[in-house]
Amino acid sequence: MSRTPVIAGNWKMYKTTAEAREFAAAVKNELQNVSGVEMVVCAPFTTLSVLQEALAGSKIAVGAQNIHFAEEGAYTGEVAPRMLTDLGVRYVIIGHSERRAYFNETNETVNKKVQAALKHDLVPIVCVGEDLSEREAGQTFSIVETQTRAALAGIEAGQAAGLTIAYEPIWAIGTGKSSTAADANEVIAHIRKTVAELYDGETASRIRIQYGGSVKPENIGEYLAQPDIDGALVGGASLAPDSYVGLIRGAVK
Ligand SMILES: O=C(CO)COP(=O)(O)O
Repeated sequence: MSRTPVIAGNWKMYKTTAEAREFAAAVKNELQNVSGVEMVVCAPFTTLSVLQEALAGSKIAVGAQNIHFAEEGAYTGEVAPRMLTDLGVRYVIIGHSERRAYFNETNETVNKKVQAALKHDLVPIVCVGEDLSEREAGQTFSIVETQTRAALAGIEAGQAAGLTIAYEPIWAIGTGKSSTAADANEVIAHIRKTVAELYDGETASRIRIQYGGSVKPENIGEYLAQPDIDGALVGGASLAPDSYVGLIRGAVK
């Protein structure tokens, strides 16, 4: 089965509303005729509505970088799924390693967030990946497998098939040290095998699994040439309009 690649920018904690508007104006026309790839920008909460408006009529979808799992409630500082769908947001990153490391996200909260996102028809981009010491200890496969199984607990096959997993080795994030395309493919194939064990071959062949970690316009083609890599989750290189356009062009080559 052929899977349409998803290229998602993760802006992290960058850009004001004016900067987001500028970005949208710069990329919108450039990418109007692109086909064969899904384009996403995951932006800070404060810029989502501006981006949604500025990208209207384009093929670029807007995503958030986190959600709370409750419907609503006394959770100061948090944002509920319904508040995102209200804006027309389609995607949401869940369990990014920075959230696991700095904001106490666990495999359990990641699972609750995935369930909440799916309930509201948001497409989760679920992040998994090992740190350097785990890699050196030969635990990469077991870490990503545990994270994948936990994230998907209680999710039905039909819903699992529609979500996106991002394999992001922590040692490759923002370091300039990217995993080789062959290594990333091997880990991603293992994640796909885990999905096949949890569900069936059909679900495993439909689910999209991205690579993330120091992806740039110059190297994105190598990753997408691999059989199991279905796109990229990109931090730094998704911020400048030229670079974002370069990532998309590199992906459709
Ligand atoms: O964390 C990442 C995307 O979610 C990767 O960041 P960089 O592309 O800046 O390495």
